[in-house]
Amino acid sequence: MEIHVEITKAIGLAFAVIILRYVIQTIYNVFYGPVSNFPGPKISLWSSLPSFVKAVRGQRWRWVQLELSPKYGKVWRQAPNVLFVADKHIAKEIIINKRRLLSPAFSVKYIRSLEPLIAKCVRELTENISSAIKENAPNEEAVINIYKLICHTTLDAIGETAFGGSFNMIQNGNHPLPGEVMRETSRRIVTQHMQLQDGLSKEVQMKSSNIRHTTLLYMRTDFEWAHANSLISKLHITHCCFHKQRNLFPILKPFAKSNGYTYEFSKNLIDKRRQETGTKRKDILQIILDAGEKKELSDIDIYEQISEFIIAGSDTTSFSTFFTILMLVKNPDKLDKLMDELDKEFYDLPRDEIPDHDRLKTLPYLNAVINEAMRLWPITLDGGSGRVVPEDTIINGVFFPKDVLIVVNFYALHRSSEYWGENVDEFVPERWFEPDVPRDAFYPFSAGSRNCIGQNFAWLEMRLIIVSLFRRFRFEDIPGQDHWDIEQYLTPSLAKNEYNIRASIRS
Ligand code: HEM
Repeated sequence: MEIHVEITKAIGLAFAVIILRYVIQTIYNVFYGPVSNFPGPKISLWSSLPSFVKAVRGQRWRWVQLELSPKYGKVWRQAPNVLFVADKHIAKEIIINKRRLLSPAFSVKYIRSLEPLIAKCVRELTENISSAIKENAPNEEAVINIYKLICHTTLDAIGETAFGGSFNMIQNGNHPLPGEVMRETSRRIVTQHMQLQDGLSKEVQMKSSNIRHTTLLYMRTDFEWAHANSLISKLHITHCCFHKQRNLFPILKPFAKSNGYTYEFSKNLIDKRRQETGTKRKDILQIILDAGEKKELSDIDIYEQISEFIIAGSDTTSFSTFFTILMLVKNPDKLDKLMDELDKEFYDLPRDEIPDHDRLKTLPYLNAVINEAMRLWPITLDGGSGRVVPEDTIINGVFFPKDVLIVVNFYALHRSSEYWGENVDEFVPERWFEPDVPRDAFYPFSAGSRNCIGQNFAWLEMRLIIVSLFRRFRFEDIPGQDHWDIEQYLTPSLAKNEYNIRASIRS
């Protein structure tokens, strides 16, 4: 009995100490915290809970971009150790400062060899729309969910190039793998935020702000634990705190569940490819396997790389492609200009044929259209990942205390009227022909050592999709749909997974 009393007292004391420490830390943060001198919501002085809660719901971007950023300006406090900046001089200094194992797989030269694989997926997309129109006869048009079709095409393209074969999303409408991988993204965001903003330790914060994959060990279980050390050193994964944390916060257990499907799928794929004899398929999977042999990557390293492509390479490309199409159908005068350019360039090519990417790269209006869509709708709607300043630093007259996480707010930079002029919120591809277009306030793929390694791949895919669609079909917007209903976990997506447009064959 007495032992019980003693244990209860000890637990009570431990709780009291934790609460006291929290209160003291909070009071310190409010008055003397490193970011207390910056503007921002009051609660951000002592808690990152609002940011965390909104991130878990996929709505952080809305809160950041539509409420806080317009209110607090170019540099503001988002959490006790997080600053958001939308100043082009600071942005440059922060993000442009090791290329990874896979960089060669994404060189322009190599990406060109993937063109036939991606073109195959684009052809399936156009055939699918064409069939929908035919099935709707005698009407000469059909209403299609363009958003979903584009998402399926980009997933199929990742399947073709990184997973040894298309997921056949366009044909069948589903495949278990992308769904499983996507489900993990919401688990990742939970842990990422805990790590970055609730400050487990300085070491974790410092490392996690400079790398991705921080949540790997948390997301999955014993298998990874066994491989933890090799992963930490090879892929720069922070450390294993999430195993401990999962016990501390049992409420987060549902987020940690993983049925192992994605790993099993990839493992079989890798084994099968390794056993193949003769000429191997030329794709990203093979490049990773070859690189793995040279650098002694384990199967789980390889698995992690290819599944990253589903997350990093499909929703991102589909979001940007969808918004390019949407901006065009909502601005028919710009669409006409693009059609003109395409018709002149490809007057001798049948409309159902996909042009060579080399020719698409040189089309000025096409490229301006895509840039302009990515300016208005960057995929890092909620700011993306940040960088920690290791020392007290002054940039463009602003003092940044050391160890604070600085997030470059690309959305706010891209929509700053100071840099882009009064028509900043309008879709104006022509601005890309102005000599003073502020390219230093434009970072659709981020910049510096942590920028997007897939940007050549993405450009190729976006150009092929957009050109093939607009050469073959006439699209019309169906007003009354809300394209602002966006969720962002790691990457953004339309919450309803739907945006319909009217499609007919061009005469
Ligand atoms: C239009 C499409 C795309 C856009 C706008 C885009 C944008 C970005 C951005 C902004 C980042 C940096 C994220 C951050 O700092 O938080 C990034 C990273 C990354 N992207 Fe993309 N991306 C696109 C397509 C792709 C594709 C198609 C792939 C692969 C096939 C890919 C692979 C990656 C990878 C692996 C990283 C992490 C790089 C690293 O950590 O070193 N991306 N992307």
